Amino acid sequence: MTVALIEGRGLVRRFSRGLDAAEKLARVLGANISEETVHAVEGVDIAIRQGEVLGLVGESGCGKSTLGRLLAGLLPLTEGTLLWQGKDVASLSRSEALEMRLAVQVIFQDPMSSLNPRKRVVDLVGEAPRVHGLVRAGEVDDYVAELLEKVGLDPSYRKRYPHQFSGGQRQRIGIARALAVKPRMIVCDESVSALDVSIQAQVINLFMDLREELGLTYLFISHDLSVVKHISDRVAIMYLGRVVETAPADAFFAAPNHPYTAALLRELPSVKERRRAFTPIRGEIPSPLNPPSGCAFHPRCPRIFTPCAQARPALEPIADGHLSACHLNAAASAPVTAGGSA
Ligand SMILES: Nc1ncnc2c1ncn2[C@@H]1O[C@H](COP(=O)(O)OP(=O)(O)OP(=O)(O)O)[C@@H](O)[C@H]1O
Repeated sequence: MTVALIEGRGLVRRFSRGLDAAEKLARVLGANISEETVHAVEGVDIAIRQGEVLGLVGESGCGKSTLGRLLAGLLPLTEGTLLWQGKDVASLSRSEALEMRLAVQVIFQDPMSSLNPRKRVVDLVGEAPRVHGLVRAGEVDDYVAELLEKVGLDPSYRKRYPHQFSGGQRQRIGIARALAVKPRMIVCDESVSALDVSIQAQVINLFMDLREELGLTYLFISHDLSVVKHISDRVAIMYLGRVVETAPADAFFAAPNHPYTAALLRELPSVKERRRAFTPIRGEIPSPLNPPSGCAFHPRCPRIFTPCAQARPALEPIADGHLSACHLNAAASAPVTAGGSA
């Protein structure tokens, strides 16, 4: 079996939600209020092979970005183990850890928005490779020009400032910036969500061309299944901090298993079904401050039955490479007893 490029075992990330001013005052006045824990990622196992595109999908707040940041080493783990090419990241030497940090780059929704608006593109893109010795100071200008060309921008744009670009162009500069440190994997965190549909398609095509050319691996995070549908080799669905289903993309779209996945897919508009009524998933997303007992999806699940509120279903294989965390699978495979079906 080939070793995954990156693997997380039992990943957990919790945040403590501090008290707001009113709550602090209430506590001073004697109210029994303590800081609460946000269960952002709770026991996720995930492995991504070299060259693979894994689409990670789920509703807002389910923990996708937190998981992406954990994998990129941008956030420390609360619990669990992260392996880079089979080696525990906690045991990497300083230079290996830096190598990994550069090898896994994250591209956010608008990567340029957090950058110094007074710096020109040549500095924004060229700084990291120069600092890390990937390119000599005298070669930065040519290096950035080449990168801009690679991402479909005119090399002369390197003299410009961030505010002089459109959303799609800014995203391309963000991609050039990530590529500048020669990554092996890119975490795309809602990287195309803010773009118009036609620009989205162009940027997705660029990601896929770069995958071919550079052998890149992607974790493609999106709240929108239609975005990941055409580019993912495999899809993982998150719900309230956990992966509830993962499968090769073909199997996933042909035969989704988890009721949450089925509900997400029903929301997917398709050309044929444009006239069909929109069916949002019923109910509110529960708070990660206080996740429901048992299966976290049970309060919204149309197929709820006895065990769902009591026991958390494990993520179990249901077909080759296809795993799902739903009690219905165990019920369906339970032996039929003399008294009727189990
Ligand atoms: N630094 C933090 N401090 C406290 N809570 C946090 C922090 N970062 C994330 N969270 C909380 O963790 C949960 C998961 O957030 P996360 O951003 O990972 O979800 P997401 O699926 O990426 O959502 P979105 O698509 O809206 O970004 C949310 O409840 C969020 O408010």
